[in-house]
Amino acid sequence: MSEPVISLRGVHAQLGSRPVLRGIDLTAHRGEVVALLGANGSGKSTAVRTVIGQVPAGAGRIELFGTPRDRFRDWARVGYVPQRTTAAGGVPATVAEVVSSGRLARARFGMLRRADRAAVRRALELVGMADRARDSVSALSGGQHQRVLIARALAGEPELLIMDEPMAGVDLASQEVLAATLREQVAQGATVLLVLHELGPLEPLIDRAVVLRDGCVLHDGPPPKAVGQHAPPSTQLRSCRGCPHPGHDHVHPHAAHDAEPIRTGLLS
Ligand SMILES: Nc1ncnc2c1ncn2[C@@H]1O[C@H](COP(=O)(O)OP(=O)(O)OP(=O)(O)O)[C@@H](O)[C@H]1O
Repeated sequence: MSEPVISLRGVHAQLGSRPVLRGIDLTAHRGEVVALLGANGSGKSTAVRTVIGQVPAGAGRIELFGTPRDRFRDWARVGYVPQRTTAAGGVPATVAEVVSSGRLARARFGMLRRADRAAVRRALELVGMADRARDSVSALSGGQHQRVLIARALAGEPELLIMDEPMAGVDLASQEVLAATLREQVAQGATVLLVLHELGPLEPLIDRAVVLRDGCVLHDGPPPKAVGQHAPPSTQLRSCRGCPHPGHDHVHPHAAHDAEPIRTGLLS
């Protein structure tokens, strides 16, 4: 198999004095769609923020496209959609301006050329916001903000797309647009890491789910199909590196992709 696009091995991170990630392994191969699942506070956002360097890793190894993350400079290959914020962060800006900012890493000397402007237009079309390009982002609904943030990430034509809860607070129509957008990216070979609370309309796209609990990987394998049930008795149990809580059901099926889905009840 080709070199992983994302590789985390035994990664620890803390926020303030709080240990949040306790030795997680996470891999995404080229063209794979990996969902990062888990309850509130389990460390999902911290994990993706560690991948992109917003949170320093205290220990462990992180590689992006085969390069140690602290030596990785090719950020134009990565598109990141942060957890729900407003698109402008209070700054008056148009939809097109916000989306164009996602192209700057590819633009020479910060100047958008014709190809860059075309990429911005394509990104706006993909998320169904081309007709709002000149509008102020302050006039958008929550779902429309989210579409703009996704278009901003897509404008850079990333090979790796990392999205933190892209469906949170998004209306059904926008969810469907986002699912179609993602399908298109995946069809073009993009690798996607998604933080999700529920698989929802993205379920058919997801190749693998990594479930976190208390900063540990509890499951890495087929996406859980249902909630409220325990893993089957045949599931292989393995203690979690760096997270030795005897009371936790540390289930590490590491099952083959074609194995029976694990019913974990871990998504809430
Ligand atoms: N700045 C911070 N300082 C200290 N602790 C923090 C900080 N930010 C988050 N935490 C804590 O780190 C833990 C993991 O937070 P994180 O946002 O990664 O979880 P999450 O799984 O993404 O949760 P959610 O689903 O609610 O977004 C939580 O217990 C949270 O309270």
